[in-house]
Amino acid sequence: MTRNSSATASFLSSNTNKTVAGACVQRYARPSARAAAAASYGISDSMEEEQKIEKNSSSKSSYFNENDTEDDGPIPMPPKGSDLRTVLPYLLKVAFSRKGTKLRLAFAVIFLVAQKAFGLAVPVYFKFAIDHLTRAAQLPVGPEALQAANMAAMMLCFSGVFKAVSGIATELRVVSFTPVAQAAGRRVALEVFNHVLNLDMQFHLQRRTGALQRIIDRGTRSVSMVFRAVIFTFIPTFVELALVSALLWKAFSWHVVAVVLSTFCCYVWWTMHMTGVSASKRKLANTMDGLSTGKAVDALLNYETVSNFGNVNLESKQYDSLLRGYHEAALGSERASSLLNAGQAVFLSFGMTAALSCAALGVGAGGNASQIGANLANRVGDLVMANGLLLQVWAPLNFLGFFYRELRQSLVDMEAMFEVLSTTSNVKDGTLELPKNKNIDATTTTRSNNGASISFKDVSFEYGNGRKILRNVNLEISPGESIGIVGPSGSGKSTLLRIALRAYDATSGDVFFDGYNVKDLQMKSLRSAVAVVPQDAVLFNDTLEHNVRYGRPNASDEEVERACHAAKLEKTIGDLPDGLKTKVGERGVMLSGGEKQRVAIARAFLKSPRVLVADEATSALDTATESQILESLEEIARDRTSVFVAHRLSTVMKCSRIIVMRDGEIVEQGRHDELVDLNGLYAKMWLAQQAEELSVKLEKEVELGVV
Ligand SMILES: Nc1ncnc2c1ncn2[C@@H]1O[C@H](COP(=O)(O)OP(=O)(O)OP(=O)(O)O)[C@@H](O)[C@H]1O
Repeated sequence: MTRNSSATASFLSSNTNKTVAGACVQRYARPSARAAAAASYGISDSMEEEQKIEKNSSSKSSYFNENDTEDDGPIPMPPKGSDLRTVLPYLLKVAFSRKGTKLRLAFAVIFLVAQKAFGLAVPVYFKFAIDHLTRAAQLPVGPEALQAANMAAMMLCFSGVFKAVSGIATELRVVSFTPVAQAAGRRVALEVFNHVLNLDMQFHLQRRTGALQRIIDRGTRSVSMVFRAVIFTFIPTFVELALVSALLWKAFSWHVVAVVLSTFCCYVWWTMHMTGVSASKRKLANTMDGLSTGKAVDALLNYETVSNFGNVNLESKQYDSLLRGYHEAALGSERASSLLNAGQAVFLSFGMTAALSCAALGVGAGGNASQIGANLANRVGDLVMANGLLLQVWAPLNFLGFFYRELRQSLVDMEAMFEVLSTTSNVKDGTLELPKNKNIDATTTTRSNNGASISFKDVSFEYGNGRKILRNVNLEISPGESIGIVGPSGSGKSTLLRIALRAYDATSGDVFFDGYNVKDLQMKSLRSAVAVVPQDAVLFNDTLEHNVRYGRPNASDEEVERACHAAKLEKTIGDLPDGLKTKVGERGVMLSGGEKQRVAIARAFLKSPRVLVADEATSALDTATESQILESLEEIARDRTSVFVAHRLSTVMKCSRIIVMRDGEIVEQGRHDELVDLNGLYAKMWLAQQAEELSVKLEKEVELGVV
C-alpha cells in the first residue's frame, strides 16, 4: 500500500465535510504552498508572517463557513457547456443563492446608471458653456455679454459637479458589487474543494496535485471576472453607445453616427478575431503552465528522493523544458495580444478623426457653403461635445478589448473547472448509517468487545486494466478478532482493505460491515468506524496537536494527552521546542518515521474506532521501535476488530488468525503455529525470514567481534 498510502490516509480519515474542506484548503491553498517553499529555502521572516496570516485566515474561514453557508441556498449543478449563455445564468444562480445579493446587485445597477448618465452630462454641459462663451464673444460689451459669460461659468460648474458625482457613483458601484462577485467565487471554490475531496481514489491517483490546484485557482478567479466583464462593462458600453449615437445624430447627422458605429463594429470584429487567436495560444500556455507547476510540486514534495538519488539535474532539465514550452506558448499569446492592441489603436484613431471631421465639415447636415460658414460659430460647441462624448465611449472600448480577452480566458479556465466539477465518483455513496452509540469511549478504562464484523463474499477485483488482482475472496472476520494478512508483494493485501473501506468497489461480490453491505452505507459513517494506520503516515503542515486532534477534532485537551500517552509520544513532545504546539513541517518532515507513526497511532486512538487497520504500519521501522509501536497498536486493538497487513511475520504472530494471500487468493489461514505446521507458503516465508534474521544477527556479531 506504500504507493497510495498518503492519498488513502487523508482520504480515509475524513470525518465530516467541514474537515474535508479544511484539509483540502491546507493542501491546495496558495499560502501553504508558499509557506512550504519559504521553509525549504529558509525564508523564516516571511514564513512567520505567512503563518500569522494562515492562522488568522483559517480561523476566520471556519467561522464564516459555519455561519455563512447556513444562510446560503443550495448551489446549482455546473453547466454542461462553457459558453457565456450557459455560464452566466449559472453564475447568477450561484450569486443569487446567497441572501442579500439581489439588493446589492440592484444598488450596483442604480449606481451604474447614475455613473453613465452624469458622465454623459459632462460634455453636454461643456458644450452649453462654450455656446454661451461664443455668444458672449459675439455680443457688444455690456450686461448681456456679461450675463452670457456668467451662464458659461455656471455651465462649467455643473459640468464639474456632474463629473464628481459620476466618479462617486463609480466607486459606490464597485463597493456594492465586489462582495457579490467575491461571494460567488468563494461558493464555487468551496464547492470544487468539497467535490474534489469526495471523488474516489482513482481520480486522485490520475491527477497531478499542482495541475489540479491551478485549475481550481484560475477557475474560481474567473467567476468575478465574468461578472465584471458582462454586467459592468459590456452591457453599459452598449447602452452608452446608443445614447451617444442619439446625441450625435441630434447635434450633427446620421453620417457622423454611421462613422462612429462602423468604427465600433470594426473595433469589435478585430477584437473578437484576434482574441480568438490569442486565447487558443493561451490555452496551450495554460496546459504547459499546469504541467510545469505539477512537475515543480512533485519534485519539491519528493525532495528527499530527488536529492538522495542525486537527480537534481534530471529534475531541473525536465522542469526547464516544460518552462520553455510554457514561455514559447505564452510568447505566442503575447504577440497576438500586441497585434490586437495595435489594431485597436488604429481603428480608434481613424474612427475618431473621421467622425470629428464629418462633424466639423457638416457632412450630411445639408445647406450650401455660405450657410455652413454662418453656422460655423455655433458648431464649435457641438464639436467640443462630440469630442467629449466620443472620448467617453472610446474609453470603455479600450477596456472592452481587455475584458473581452479576459472573458474568453475566464471561460477557458472555467471549462477546466467545470470538467472537474462534473467528474463523478465511480464509488457511489450509500444512504444507511451505522448505529452511532457503538463506538468505544476512549476515555473509559473498562471496555467490552465492540468491534465490527467484516465479511467478504466472492470478492473479485481488477483496477481496470483487465488484470485480476483479487479472485473470489471469501473471508469472515468476527467482531473483536485480530487478523493478520500476509503474502508476497503484489498479492492484493492492501487492495482487499481498500475495497472494504470503499476506496474502490469490488468488480464482483460483496463486502459486509457489521452486517451492512458497504455499498449501502454512507462513506462518512463507514470511515468514522475505522481508523487506518498506514506505513507512511502523512501529516499536515500544522502543529503536532492539530495532527493528533485530527482523529477527533472536538476531543478535549485531556483526551489528546491520553492519546499521546497511549502512542508513547510523550518523549517526542518533551524534546520538541514548543511541545504539542510545534509545527511539524510539510508532510511532517520534522519528525522521524517512527514519530510520525506514533502520531498516526495517537490519531487512531483518539478516533476510538470499532475497527483498527494497520497497513504495514511498522515495516519501515527498526525492530526496537517496531516492538514499541506494536505495543501501542495492540493497546488500541484491544476489544476492537483489528487487521494487520505485514511483510514481517513477527508483526502478525500474535494475531488470532493469519490470512495468507497469493495472486489475489487466500491460500492458507489459521494461527501462527498451525500455519507453520501446515508446511505451506506461510511456513516457507517464516523459515526464510528466520534465516534472514539469523544471518543479520551473525553479521552484526562478526562486526562486533563477538564470534
Ligand atoms: N491504482 C492501481 N492501479 C493499477 N494497479 C494497481 C493499483 N494499485 C495497485 N495495483 C496493482 O495491484 C496489485 C496488488 O497491489 P496491492 O497493493 O494490493 O498489493 P500488496 O499485496 O499490498 O503489495 P505490497 O505488499 O507490496 O504492499 C499490484 O500488482 C499492484 O501493482
